[in-house]
Formats: sequence, C-alpha cells, structure tokens
Amino acid sequence: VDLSVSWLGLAMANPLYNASGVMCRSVAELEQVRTSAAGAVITKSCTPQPRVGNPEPRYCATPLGSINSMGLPNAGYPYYRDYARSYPYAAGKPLFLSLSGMTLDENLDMLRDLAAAELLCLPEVNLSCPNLPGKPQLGYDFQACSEALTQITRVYQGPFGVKLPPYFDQVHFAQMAAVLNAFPGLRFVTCINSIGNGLVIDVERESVVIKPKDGLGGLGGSYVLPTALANVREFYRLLPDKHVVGCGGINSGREAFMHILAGATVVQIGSCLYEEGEGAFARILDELSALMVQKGYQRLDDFRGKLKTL
Ligand SMILES: O=C(O)c1[nH]c(=O)[nH]c(=O)c1I
Repeated sequence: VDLSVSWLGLAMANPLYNASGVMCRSVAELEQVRTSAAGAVITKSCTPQPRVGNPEPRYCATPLGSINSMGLPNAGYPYYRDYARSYPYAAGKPLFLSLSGMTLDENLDMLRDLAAAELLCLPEVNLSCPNLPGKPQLGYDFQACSEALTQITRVYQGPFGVKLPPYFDQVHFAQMAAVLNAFPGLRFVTCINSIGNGLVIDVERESVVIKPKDGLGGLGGSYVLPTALANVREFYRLLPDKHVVGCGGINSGREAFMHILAGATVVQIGSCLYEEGEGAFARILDELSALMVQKGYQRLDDFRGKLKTL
C-alpha cells in the first residue's frame, strides 16, 4: 500500500509523526524521531527564552492515557531555530516548529525571526497550552484569536498552522472556524491539544499524581480519542481550504485510520510515543497498512474524509 502524503508542497513517505511536546525537547530526542519510521518531525513548543517548566512530578501515564502539566519546559526558540537551520530537509521528512509564546508579542518576535531566517520548516503556533498557571488557553477566546492571527499574518506571510484545544460545542466549532477561515495563509489546524485540567486520583495513596495545580493537568491518550475525532471531523467540514492534522488517542493503526477517515491529512502521536518509544511509529504504520490491505485500499486518499453517517 502507498502511505505517502503530499501537502503544503511537502512530500511525506507516511502520515505519522510526533505530537509537539513528546520526544522533541532536545536535539537528541528530535534526532530519535527523525531517524525513526516517522514521516515528519515537530519540535517542543518554545518561548523566546529557555524555561524549566513546572515542578515534578508533572507527567503520569495511566491505563487509559496520560495526564501532564509540564508547564512549557523548553530550550528556548534559538535552540530550535538553529536545529531547523541545520536540518536535512533533502532527506524528505518535513520539520515543523511549534511556537508558544507567553504573550502575543513573544509569538510575533519568534515569527519575525523565523520569516527572516527563510527556513524550510513550518510553524505550528500553539493556541492551547492548558498548563500555565494564570494563563487562559488562547484558543478559547475567539476575539483574542482573531486579533492574534491578524498580527501573526502581518509578520509571517508564509504557510503556517495552529494547534487547537478541543472544543465541545457546535457553536464554538462554527465560531472558531469563522475566525480561522479569515486567514488564507493559515494552511492547517492540529486537532487536538490535551483536554485541559483533568484530575487523576491514586486510590491507594489517596492523592493526586502530579504536583502542579494541585493535580490538574492535560489529558491525552485513549481518554481523548472521541473528542479528537469529533474536532477533526468538524473542522474538516468547516475549513474546506485547509488541512487538519489529527492528534489524540492514536495507539494503533485503527485509531490512525479513524483520524484519516474523519478527514485528517496527517496524524501525530503523543502519549503512545511517550510510553512506547520511537518503535511506535513502525508498529502503527504496519498496522495501518494491514488494515488498508484488509479493506482493499491502495492509498490514503481512497478513504480520507469518507466517514459515513447514518
Ligand atoms: O505543559 C506543557 O508544556 C503542555 N502540555 C500540553 O498538554 N499541551 C501543551 O500545549 C503544552 I505547552
């Protein structure tokens, strides 16, 4: 079967890569992804200066997924920009740069520099970090998103994307789509970021499992799959001129198939990659291929976006 994807002027051998935040904070980790079976690489969301992030424990895996309140620990924008400078684009795996400034000005400063650097990587602007105490998720403030995107498209004229939080209301889907459709330069949306502010409890210890925010953190893994699929399908319908990147709950070829059936052009793995390591890429791709063979599909376009309704 042919797992290749052609989008945004990029050619990918397969639709699978890491979700920002997982296996992507250091060059060593980024190289682990790049030299794995993954079809692309994305960096950890960054701020202009390095950040230590929240106190530990700040990540915990559970049978149904994960909870994290990392607090945007990262090596700082220059570190990732320099990686992007020396990145071997000719090897055929695109590089995405995730940006998550603490303020709009921080995002504009990073994007201005990125525009001037004329690199082949593509920005994914994070509108949805749920773990910065006192900071609301920009993605839930439609007016603020519209203003931010207006300024972003002024300083960055190239193709870019945004990482969205999950939405849970059809009016919100429509309102956010109306904001996003006003920006032709915005070429993709990544749905979804973790479901913010969940609470995991350890019965034996009668305690929360992560330190920040008295235990509140973003949920990932199987917990979020139906919500992720809903966000992919709704934005696939509402943003006809843009791509949707699927993220959330992909543990096997079956969930990757679901995301693509719902309309995703490419898909990212987070919790599963964190727990299993880079071998997850080859395993999931093999499972997706086997499923396609079973169903008689030759390529991803044979079923992408063709989820049936009743
Ligand atoms: O806590 C984090 O670093 C984090 N964690 C997430 O689950 N999503 C995000 O966008 C971020 I920036």
